[in-house]
Amino acid sequence: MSPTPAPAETTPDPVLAAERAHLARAADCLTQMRTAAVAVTDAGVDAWASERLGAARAERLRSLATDPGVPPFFGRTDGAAETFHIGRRHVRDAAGDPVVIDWRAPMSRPFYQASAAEPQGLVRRRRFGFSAGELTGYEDEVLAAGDEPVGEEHDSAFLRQEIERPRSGPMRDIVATIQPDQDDIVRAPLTESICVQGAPGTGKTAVGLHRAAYLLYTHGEQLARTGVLVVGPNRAFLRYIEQVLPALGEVEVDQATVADLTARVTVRAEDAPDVAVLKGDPRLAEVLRRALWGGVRKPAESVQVTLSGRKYRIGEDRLKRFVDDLRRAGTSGADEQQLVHYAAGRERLAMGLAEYARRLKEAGGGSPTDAETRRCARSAEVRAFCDSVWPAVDAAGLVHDLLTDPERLARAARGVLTDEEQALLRWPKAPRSVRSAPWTAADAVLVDEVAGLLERTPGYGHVVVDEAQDLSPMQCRAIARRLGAGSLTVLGDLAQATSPWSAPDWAQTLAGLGRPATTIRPLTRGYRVPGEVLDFANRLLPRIAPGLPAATAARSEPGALRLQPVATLAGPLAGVVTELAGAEGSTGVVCADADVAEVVGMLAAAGLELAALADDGSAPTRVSVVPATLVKGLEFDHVVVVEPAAIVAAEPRGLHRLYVVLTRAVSSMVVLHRGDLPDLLAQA
Ligand SMILES: Nc1ncnc2c1ncn2[C@@H]1O[C@H](COP(=O)(O)OP(=O)(O)OP(=O)(O)O)[C@@H](O)[C@H]1O
Repeated sequence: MSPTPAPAETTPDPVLAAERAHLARAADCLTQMRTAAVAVTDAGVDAWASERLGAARAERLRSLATDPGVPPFFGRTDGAAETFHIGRRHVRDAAGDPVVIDWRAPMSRPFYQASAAEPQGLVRRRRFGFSAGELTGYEDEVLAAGDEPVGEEHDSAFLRQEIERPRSGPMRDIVATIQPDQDDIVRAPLTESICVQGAPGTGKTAVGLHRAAYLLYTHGEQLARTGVLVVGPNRAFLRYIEQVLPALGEVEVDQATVADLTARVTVRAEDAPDVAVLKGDPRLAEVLRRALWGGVRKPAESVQVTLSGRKYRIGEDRLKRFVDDLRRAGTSGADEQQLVHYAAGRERLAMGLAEYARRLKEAGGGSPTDAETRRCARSAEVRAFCDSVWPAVDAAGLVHDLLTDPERLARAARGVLTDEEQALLRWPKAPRSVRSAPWTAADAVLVDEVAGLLERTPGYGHVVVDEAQDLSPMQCRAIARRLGAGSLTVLGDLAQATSPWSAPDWAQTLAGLGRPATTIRPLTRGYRVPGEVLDFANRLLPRIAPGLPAATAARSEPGALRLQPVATLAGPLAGVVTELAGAEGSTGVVCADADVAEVVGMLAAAGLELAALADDGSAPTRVSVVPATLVKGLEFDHVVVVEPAAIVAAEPRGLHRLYVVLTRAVSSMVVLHRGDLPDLLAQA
């Protein structure tokens, strides 16, 4: 199906003219809505209400902001009686009547789901083409018999244009072309946790972000209170996706890496792989739990406390009962919501003593006030007692002690970790202080685990976790703590699992995330990579993920794949990149991490303008040299893969890494190799 182009000015197409008039009207209405939002005064009844009103107004203004490149609508549905234009947000006229329907509203659903086989009440679906905000064409699909013949099912020309569009800059939304299987996931109910197992380029990231936008629209009030969090693998990735939700009018979503979430200590060191694996092991949660609660001691003598000038003695047995009851409430199986956290337990213990003294005083005819009782709980005697049996704990300090003191670690790890494992965990040299310790990313997760035992971590109403196949069990727990009673969208691909704790199925990750019963939904139609390139990458699947179905490509692009054996690298590499730098779109030169400097040097020597992509959130340039470990989740129009064998050799799950690298190209991929290709790729 080809879109109807804009006709010559001399023969105006009445359909196009009418749609352009509707577009102009929608733009006017949006301007009026913005003016009305500006006019709302910020005056509330008090300072707090004013601030909330101001924030709500600012939010509304931001969501109404018009980008001249983003037209108010992109599609239209014609039912037997009603016609709706579908856009990124709701637009109404001065009388309050709808001019454009938000893509997330229930009325918009048939736009994404209707087919000739199941027209869902539609007789026609219309998609619009735009160029720089100008409506330039439209494409009609007749879905139910009327005057026109019903069309055959095939991909929309606009979908094809959209997936072939040159990529430059950050990821864009896909609202105009969400496909039915993707739409099912986007619109799943808030209460349902979902795990999307999707092959490369099937739109997992896009679907997860659109689901967040859909849930915020549908459950705005609830989620405004609890919030939505998107967790991504690194800053380069977050930078790539950060514009999608604001473009959909959702500016209040937190986007973070696990490192951001657990940044309670300054990370300044890296673990050896075997140590990182051990620190990511869920048994560490038990070790930390024991280390913390093992610090609670049995009271060894009675205590004298003072309440409004009189002294009361509390016997040892009663003190033991107080401590035992509280410890049980903090450690034994109670549901997380009812669990008494360690720091709260300490406060309750102090209050328990004061309340007991109050009862003694009341029994003697006194009537102490609440303020006097609280003062008693804060008194030096009560504090000293708490310090001796229920000491205040600092999360980083506790992990520091475990990693430096073999006896302390042995006490907490007995029967859980072997002696060798305990030795592996210990810092070779005791650091001078907690602050200056050589903390690693995995240590930060351990510190966060302890912090979560000390105090309840506030939970979001919905969390989207991308590239979830790479999370360690301890990282999963860090995310689960931030989920509270909310639901999850887990996105990932087991074939792209490159971390040492990667599991062959989703069970471990979903259990770690606290939602073992999450439904797994597959996506297998790839929108990024041309068939010729995808088939090449899929040759690795039987070895790296034997159980997974291969992705199918939405399009074929003859000539998209070029395998180029070379004797020396510098000349051919510079030649290929020079040729691609002249083509439209972005180019990513991907190599083993250790080779980045050499590749940058070769290209710079040839006078090419480029930058190496780093994990600091810096934006990719038109030509980027990308370390293989950073390319996950990203895409480029043209990809040059340098020495696949070196990428494989660089790490234990190198073949999985190579699969990630081979599935990043939108238009073309050149593979340059001095040595042999890995055997599975070398087959004819
Ligand atoms: N329905 C769609 N319409 C247009 N483009 C789409 C659609 N679905 C996905 N895409 C595009 O395909 C590309 C891949 O999408 P995305 O990055 O979300 O895939 P992914 O499954 O997360 O990939 P990977 O696992 O390889 O990182 C993106 O450019 C995205 O915009």
